[in-house]
Amino acid sequence: MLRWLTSGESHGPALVGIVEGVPAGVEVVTSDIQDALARRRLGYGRGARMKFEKDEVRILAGLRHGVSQGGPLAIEIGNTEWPKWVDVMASDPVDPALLDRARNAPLTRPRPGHADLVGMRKYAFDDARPVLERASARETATRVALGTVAAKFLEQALGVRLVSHVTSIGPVFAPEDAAVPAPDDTAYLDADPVRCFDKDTSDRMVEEIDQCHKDADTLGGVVEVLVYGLPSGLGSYVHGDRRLDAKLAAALMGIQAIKGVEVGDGFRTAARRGSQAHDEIERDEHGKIRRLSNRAGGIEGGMTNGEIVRVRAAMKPISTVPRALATVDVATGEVAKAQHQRSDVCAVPPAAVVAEAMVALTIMDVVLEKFGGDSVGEVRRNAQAYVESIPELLQ
Ligand SMILES: Cc1cc2nc3c(=O)[nH]c(=O)nc-3n(C[C@H](O)[C@H](O)[C@H](O)COP(=O)(O)O)c2cc1C
Ligand SMILES: C=C(O[C@@H]1CC(C(=O)O)=C[C@@H](OP(=O)(O)O)[C@H]1O)C(=O)O
Repeated sequence: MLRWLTSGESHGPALVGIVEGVPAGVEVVTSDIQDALARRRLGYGRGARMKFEKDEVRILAGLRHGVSQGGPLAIEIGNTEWPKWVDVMASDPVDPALLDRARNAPLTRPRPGHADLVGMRKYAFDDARPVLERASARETATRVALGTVAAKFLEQALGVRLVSHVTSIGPVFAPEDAAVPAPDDTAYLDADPVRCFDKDTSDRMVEEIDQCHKDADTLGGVVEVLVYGLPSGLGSYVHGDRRLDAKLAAALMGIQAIKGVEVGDGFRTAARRGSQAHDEIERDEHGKIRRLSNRAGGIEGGMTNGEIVRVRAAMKPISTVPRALATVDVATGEVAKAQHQRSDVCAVPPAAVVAEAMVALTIMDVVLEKFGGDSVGEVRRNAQAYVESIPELLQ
């Protein structure tokens, strides 16, 4: 079983992630995590903070000489914004005279769409500061760090690789028949301003972000993650909470601002007739079973079916809208405009990288559930033995 937790505030000294259940023998080094975090910072439409803040990675535990040892991995990501927030976000009590008045001013004009209002009610705060500090998607840096460990494990144990891309931003959609990226296309996608695999769509997405920026507004969109090389039989149909599609949906919905998840053709399949919805089975020239299509997105009965796993997540537009939305000042009861200092116009490209990390962690969990193993070698042997044990006519 894989367990993981993140801790940390958006403007605190650091974020910390812990992952437990990683077998011994996974090769991963600090620069792998730094590279993944750099990919999460990419994307046209992100706000000022992405330009000046750096992710300072320190692996605190679980690795020795670049190899996992079987114990929990602890990864720290330092916030270089911290010096500005030392007093406002101090863990210990601070002399009020030392506090920067402006920076520490209570935030009482909750933003529609963010966690501010309900967080204040729920945790009994008269200031939205503590709510937004933890609700912020700054936390997704930790998920990407932990997801890097999962992706390394999957590649080294099973040759499984992932890729993520953006299929729509606001009203701009990649064509339904656009080419689908493979893991080797990751460098291309990292270089594209909006992580889109279709050049013409990418250009139109950039125009849409520019226009939205001019209009002092924000955008959402849809990301897709593809997992290549999975054996069939991960996850299970025997109970709802063991279904891989359910686990993937929960993992993706757990990302800030994700409001919908689609497995394979998802909602589009609901509009089709059965004859056009499923993936017919045939034998290839070597006598092996293959599918004529992959509308199911590689999952049937809550289990991988041996095809490419394909999941999408829909992100709502950023809730800190520059053309601030109507709210109420909860300190005075007066009608007000929602608090706004700075924000991303569009964070769909980084959300794709975060989704990739969440899918990697989820797939690692079901791989360990099926194959067990305390070392990478043991997982690999168990997986091979399982694949070889499948009767020829079922292969
Ligand atoms: C990568 C990423 C970056 C984000 N950047 C911002 C931002 O700059 N400003 C903002 O208001 N929301 C941003 N969000 C969205 C908020 O975190 C999100 O709307 C908030 O947590 C409430 O979402 P929820 O209703 O899904 O919980 C971002 C989300 C992600 C995934
Ligand atoms: C810092 C990150 O994202 C932040 C996520 C976020 C939010 O409300 O979710 C709001 C913004 O922070 P701030 O309000 O301080 O400008 C983003 O920059 C990051 O992704 O590393």
